[in-house]
Amino acid sequence: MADIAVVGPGAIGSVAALAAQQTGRHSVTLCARRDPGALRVVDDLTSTVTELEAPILTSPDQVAGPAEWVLLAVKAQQTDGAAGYLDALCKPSTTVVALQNGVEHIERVAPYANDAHVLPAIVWISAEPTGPGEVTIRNNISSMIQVPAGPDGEEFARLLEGAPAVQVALVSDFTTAAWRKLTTNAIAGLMAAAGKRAVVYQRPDVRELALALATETLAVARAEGAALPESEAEALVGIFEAMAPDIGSSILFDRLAGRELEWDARNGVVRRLGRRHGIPTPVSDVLVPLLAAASDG
Ligand SMILES: NC(=O)C1=CN([C@@H]2O[C@H](COP(=O)(O)OP(=O)(O)OC[C@H]3O[C@@H](n4cnc5c(N)ncnc54)[C@H](OP(=O)(O)O)[C@@H]3O)[C@@H](O)[C@H]2O)C=CC1
Ligand SMILES: CC(C)(CO)C(=O)C(=O)O
Repeated sequence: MADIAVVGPGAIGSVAALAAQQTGRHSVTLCARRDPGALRVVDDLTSTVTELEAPILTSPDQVAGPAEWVLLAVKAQQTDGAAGYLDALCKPSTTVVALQNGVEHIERVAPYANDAHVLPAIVWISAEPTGPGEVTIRNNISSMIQVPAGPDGEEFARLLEGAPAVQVALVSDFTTAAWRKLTTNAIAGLMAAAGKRAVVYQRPDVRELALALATETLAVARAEGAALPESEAEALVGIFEAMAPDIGSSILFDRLAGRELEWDARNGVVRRLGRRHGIPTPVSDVLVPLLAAASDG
């Protein structure tokens, strides 16, 4: 039995809370910034609907004390907004699992975590907000969370062991795994730019653009120490080409809803780190300002 606080019970936070609930072993609290009322998770394969049973807090003032586990699932750019919750929930023995896209989890989260352990996580879950208080798991990928092999990762795997909603996998080369996922997220930035779901990758011109974007992202990845050959670009673009045309991405959902975009953690980072290494990133040089401008509201 562990105390788990889920900070940011949106798409991924709800699936993480569902997994914790499914184990039947833990005490779960949801930490939101507004009261979403009841929350439920729908599985699009089985049409199973599960209500989340955990209590929902709406302010850090309501936190009773530090938690053993914090599952942080706010968007990257919302991390500083969650500082109050992190301060109330974290002490040095807490583990904060950063369930966020990007490759900068520790730099982003550690400043708010009161010396807690920060476990970066790569989230391979396709979860879409499908109505007030409702999140649907799209089973176009099998739901997996990758964490670095080591004691914290092993404990996290034990925490969610047996939960059908999520499988936790330990990876020995986390840098490579994180950049592989980041490359898919960079490609998904094209959905947000076009305002269209995966159908957009059926266009030959967008496919070509996606390939160029993946290729420059992988060049930056290699400079950052990832073992990702240029040939991986075809395979990663292929994931999007093979998707059902109605599959989206979290950055597209925000774009369609007129919300701020997670552009810096997913696309801006390619341009920023490319510049640091002297690697040209011509596609990102155009895409990033457009996403940033769309994010301005
Ligand atoms: N959705 C997906 O399929 C995937 C997402 N990811 C990554 O997971 C992370 C989370 O994304 P996702 O779940 O889609 O995002 P959502 O926008 O669905 O969820 C974020 C949640 O955090 C809440 N929130 C924001 N600020 C605060 C705060 N200060 N205190 C408490 N709660 C707060 C939001 O509240 P409000 O409702 O008020 O905005 C929302 O409920 C991102 O890094 C994303 O890239 C990774 C893989 C797949
Ligand atoms: C589901 C996936 C992999 C698509 O890019 C994702 O990470 C997201 O939506 O943020």
